[in-house]
Amino acid sequence: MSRILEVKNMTMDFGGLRAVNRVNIGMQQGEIIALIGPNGAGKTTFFNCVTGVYTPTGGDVMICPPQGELQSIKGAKPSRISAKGLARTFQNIRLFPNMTVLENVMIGRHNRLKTGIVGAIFRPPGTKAEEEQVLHDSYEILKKLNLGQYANDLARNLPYGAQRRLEIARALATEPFLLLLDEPAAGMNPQETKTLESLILKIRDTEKVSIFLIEHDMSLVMSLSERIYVMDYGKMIATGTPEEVRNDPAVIKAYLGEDVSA
Ligand SMILES: Nc1ncnc2c1ncn2[C@@H]1O[C@H](COP(=O)(O)OP(=O)(O)OP(=O)(O)O)[C@@H](O)[C@H]1O
Repeated sequence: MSRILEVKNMTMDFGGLRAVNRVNIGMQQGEIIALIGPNGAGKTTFFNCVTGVYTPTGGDVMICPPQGELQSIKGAKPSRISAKGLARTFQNIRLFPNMTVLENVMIGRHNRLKTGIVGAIFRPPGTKAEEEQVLHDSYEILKKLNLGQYANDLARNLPYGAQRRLEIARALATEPFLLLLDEPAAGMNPQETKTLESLILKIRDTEKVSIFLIEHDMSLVMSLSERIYVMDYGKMIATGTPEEVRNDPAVIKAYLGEDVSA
């Protein structure tokens, strides 16, 4: 297995608040890992620093795409990072509600197009073929996420769990090697969470995409993750297998707010 992500001593300060404090996280190709921690621990800020929403105030973010070379992406724009093969979803659903389900995925696919704005206006011969390919690929992605029957519905009319799956479909349309999911099960009912769980496994196994998730649903985290990182107040307080993390006194203390190991 090869290393695809290496975050070294990442620090993020907001004025006097250190939201992420010298965090180190590494990831191998094909892994499913999770970042957990109480509210305000710094998890989303960490994702924002990896995906270019913020430039970390300290440390570095290195990636090594499966067919690429080791490189730093610290300070790169989100669109550039996405083009390099890192895709993400957000804690709050960010779909285009008045566009169809298929159009939402086509937008995700857009950054794989060779034709730029000039092509879109003057429509040289290759443009039409490329557009048809985008349409075809987007529909295939929808089918993989069990969303084919909704293709022509407006995104806002989808059931909640399907909207969350659509966010994942749009992220997958960019052909990532690493997918970062920020609380994908938030607001889902148990049945939707179960569907999500098998979907995440399917994406990893059939699409060969590595998965990094932030999640509060502990049963989902424990059953999916090969390794878990635990943050509290910006610091990494534990790392290990689900079994190791579950029994770690520092983790129990962070969640319960008291020292149960005493
Ligand atoms: N843009 C910002 N400006 C100032 N402070 C921020 C900013 N973004 C996050 N913070 C602060 O950084 C800390 C970490 O927040 P973050 O959202 O990363 O936590 P989290 O672990 O994702 O929490 P949750 O599980 O509730 O989503 C919090 O104290 C938060 O208020």
